Amino acid sequence: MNDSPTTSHQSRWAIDPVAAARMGTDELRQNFLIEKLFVLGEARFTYSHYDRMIVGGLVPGSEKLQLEPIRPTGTGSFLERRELIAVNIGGAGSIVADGERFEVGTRDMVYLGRGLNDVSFASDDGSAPAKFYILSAPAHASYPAMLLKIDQAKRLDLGTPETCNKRSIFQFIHPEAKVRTCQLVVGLTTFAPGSVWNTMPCHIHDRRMEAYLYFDLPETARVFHMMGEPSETRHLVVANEQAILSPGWSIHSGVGTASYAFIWAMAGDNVDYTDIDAVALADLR
Ligand SMILES: O=C[C@H](O)[C@@H](O)CC(=O)C(=O)O
Ligand SMILES: [Zn+2]
Repeated sequence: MNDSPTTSHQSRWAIDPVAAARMGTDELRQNFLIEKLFVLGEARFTYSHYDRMIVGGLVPGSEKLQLEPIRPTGTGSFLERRELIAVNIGGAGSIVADGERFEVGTRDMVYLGRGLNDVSFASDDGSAPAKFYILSAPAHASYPAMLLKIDQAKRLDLGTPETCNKRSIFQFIHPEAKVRTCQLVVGLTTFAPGSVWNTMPCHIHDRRMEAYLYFDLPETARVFHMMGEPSETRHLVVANEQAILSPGWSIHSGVGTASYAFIWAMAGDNVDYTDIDAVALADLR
């Protein structure tokens, strides 16, 4: 649905695990996969009813793009009652929020707190546009806007080459970080050469939903993303720059046919990254 000439949204309802288990491929994809986020000159949002997380893509061309409200929030401005994190997966760009300017390089992110009103996104070079991946959740407090560079993130090295899951998790929001958020916990995961499995062994966390954006994957390659309750798994075949929605009851793990990176983001009842329920491989069905 169009909210303005450059802004549009779609809604995704919350699905329970019994209904999801009965779905075929197309229905699973319609509910849990977001196929097209990044379109030049457009802001495209998906309003999810899991924790009311909004997932979107915003690609400014030669002209800047304004952050405009979408119908499902019922508010006069996008951030009236929400917070937002924008991660740049494209060329260099900038964000101006109520007069404060942030230069946003590739893989940098910007936190924007509740109540900011006039927010615009721009690309330094319209022929190598910035691609802002947007995550937004309802917020109960207003925290300061901040630029978060990848080298300021907390790095967690996990996995081994033998199990093809050697990877680095960059946590942008963590207890010692300067940035404060109400609900959002966001980070980026990259792989050692030859490693292709993310989040395996896997986990669930019913108090927080999660969204993944797979990117830096060759156009012909795919990620097989695992979802479903641990006792009832399904998969989604995901292409470059597509996102998935993971309900609290679902595992979220993937294996690539080539190398890739991904951005993970959570919203829900707490911001404790370590509050997860590990799933034993022997319990997966
Ligand atoms: O709850 C945390 C998230 O699922 C991700 O941080 C997992 C991840 O990046 C990985 O293991 O590769
Ligand atoms: Zn998780």
